[in-house]
Amino acid sequence: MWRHRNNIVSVMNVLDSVSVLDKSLSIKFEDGTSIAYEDCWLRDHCRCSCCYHADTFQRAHHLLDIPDVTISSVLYDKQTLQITWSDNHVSNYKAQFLANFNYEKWKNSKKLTPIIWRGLEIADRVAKIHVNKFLNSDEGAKTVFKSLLDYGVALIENVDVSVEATEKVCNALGGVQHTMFGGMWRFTTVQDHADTAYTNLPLTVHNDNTYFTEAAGLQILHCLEHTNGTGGETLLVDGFYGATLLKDQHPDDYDFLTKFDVEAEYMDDSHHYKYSAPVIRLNKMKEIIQIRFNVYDRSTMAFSSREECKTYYRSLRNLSKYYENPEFQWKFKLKPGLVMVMDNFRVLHGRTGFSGKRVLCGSYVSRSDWLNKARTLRLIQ
Ligand SMILES: C[N+](C)(C)CCCC[C@H](N)C(=O)O
Ligand SMILES: O=C(O)CCC(=O)C(=O)O
Repeated sequence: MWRHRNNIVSVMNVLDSVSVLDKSLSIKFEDGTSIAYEDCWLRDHCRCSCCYHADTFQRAHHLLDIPDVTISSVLYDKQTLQITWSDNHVSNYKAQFLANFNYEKWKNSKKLTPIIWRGLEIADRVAKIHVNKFLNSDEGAKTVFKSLLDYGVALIENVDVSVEATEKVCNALGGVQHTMFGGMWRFTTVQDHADTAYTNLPLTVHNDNTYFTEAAGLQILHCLEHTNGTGGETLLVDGFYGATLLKDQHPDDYDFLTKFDVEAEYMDDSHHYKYSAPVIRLNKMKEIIQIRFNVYDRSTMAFSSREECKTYYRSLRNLSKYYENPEFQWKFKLKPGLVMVMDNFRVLHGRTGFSGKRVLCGSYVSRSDWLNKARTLRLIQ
């Protein structure tokens, strides 16, 4: 038993009893939970210096080297368990370690819990934080990454109006991800790449990189200048919200978009990226984990039947109607000094058409890299 500062008593994961069973062992903890462990799992998780490189958190043995042994005897107290194996090897385990492997607790510890949002309501909920607090304090970093985990959007203010200052923010978010567009981009209406982003045309809301095997995790945009013109407003919509509405109101279309591989591509004179994947990606618990929606970058596809072709168009159009609904979109103007960060696996972004000189900079950050940051801040496991 141990006490928090505010005197709340918490029960540490404390061993109550241990039973050796056939090729397994069962532990009952004082909080009432019981967990069964297979012998091979226990031996595979021996943390002695022969079995485990503590300095690299890596096992020392191959899977094929886990011996086919049985438990000869056990010794335990409230905090530790010692196993002597039939080959006389001795393994020690801490209760706190073993208690993590109750399956439901372990499975739920991985869950992300996005908060669905609709249109302008998000404006008052996303993090808006001074760049110095974001860069120089754990509290500031946690605020930004929690906003990204909850809503898929965060705003960082008072950033010097330069590519260099924006790059510092991108690196603090996980690191600049390089693609055929480069690392840190600075783009205007000069057609540096074969993409309408490099024009003044309106761009309906979309996810980037549907043609990559893995889309960028974050997209970061900083408007450095917009002079002698109008328009160029940013549009954001919660891709999870639209998908949820489609599931409720057009379940067959939802089902189709979670299974059918939509092909997308990017082409220019020296690149041809192509990838096929469902627009709505689910995990094994049937939870939405990614939206890959981009009306512009779709490849020309053949279909197995007229029915499949008609379903493709009907389901994409029905999903798009949610994303195009102004009530579900957050529309705002990016101004110099304000850096917008969004989760490209979830939030669709776009812009209204514009006139004048408009200069944006920013970068992508891979999902692995930004979730790594969130994990080291202990916001996720
Ligand atoms: C690199 N920068 C963000 C400026 C433009 C990227 C264009 C992305 C492409 N239309 C897509 O949706 O993937
Ligand atoms: O110009 C903008 O505001 C956004 C451009 C865009 O959608 C993109 O670069 O993916």
